[in-house]
Amino acid sequence: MATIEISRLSKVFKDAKRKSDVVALDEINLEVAKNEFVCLLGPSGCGKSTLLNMIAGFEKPTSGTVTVDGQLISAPGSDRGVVFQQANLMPWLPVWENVAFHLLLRGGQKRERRAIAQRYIDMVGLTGFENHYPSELSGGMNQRVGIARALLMNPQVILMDEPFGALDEQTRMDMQNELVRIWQEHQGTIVFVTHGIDEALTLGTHVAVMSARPGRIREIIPIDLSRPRDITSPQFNETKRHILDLLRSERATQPLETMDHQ
Ligand SMILES: Nc1ncnc2c1ncn2[C@@H]1O[C@H](COP(=O)(O)OP(=O)(O)OP(=O)(O)O)[C@@H](O)[C@H]1O
Repeated sequence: MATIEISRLSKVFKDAKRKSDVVALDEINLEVAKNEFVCLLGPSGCGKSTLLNMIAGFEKPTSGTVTVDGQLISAPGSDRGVVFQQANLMPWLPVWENVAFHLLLRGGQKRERRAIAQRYIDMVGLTGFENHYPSELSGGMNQRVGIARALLMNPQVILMDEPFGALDEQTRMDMQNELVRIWQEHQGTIVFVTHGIDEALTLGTHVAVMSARPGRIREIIPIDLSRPRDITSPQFNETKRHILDLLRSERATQPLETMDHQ
């Protein structure tokens, strides 16, 4: 059974102020199997974040369903860890307490929380920074804290919305390598939203290319390139060309549109 099953999922945002509706997603079908790393790629505004938010349970579908391990999703849950572009850390808490934040909410003992947090701090390469505060860390390190916090819940699925979008190029590449290492060592199912074709091709077992709004899945491309991925290889660039063609044809044929209120 697929870990994530998305069936005929549509989302229409009502815009009462402008008396128009925005069709963000239109009858999306997507299956993500256990341990797959699926990158959602598509033009700006095509509904990537909306789709991710519905898997997370932050948004409700207008029609259609999302299930994770057979359970219908209608709200956020600890089976799904979410990482955003900004780590959204608590500035008054040191690294280890940010990582262990969910355990605090559950009422765990301090010594136990500290020991569990350490495992995930080590996992994301922040050993030695346990007692630093977020303001004392770089953007990439803060994102590592956010990833450790999501991993600590041991979720079935990790949902990532452009988590490296605000980082400089070198840090982004380091973080991509780190994420692949963590995913390979610890397994897990990841859905990762990105604008970057190189990023999608560097990370994913599959790239789901979405059409311009209203968002649909245009093509799901399995990426059978060996790791670490060589972004200069002919095979990498052949797949990149194919994706570029898909995205270019989207821009040429699909104007941004809204639907008038009935
Ligand atoms: N809460 C909301 N209310 C109204 N419209 C919304 C809301 N959230 C998203 N939209 C609209 O839905 C469409 C899809 O937005 P979404 O953020 O999912 O796209 P995206 O592909 O993630 O965009 P980007 O790549 O630019 O971040 C956009 O037209 C957006 O304006």
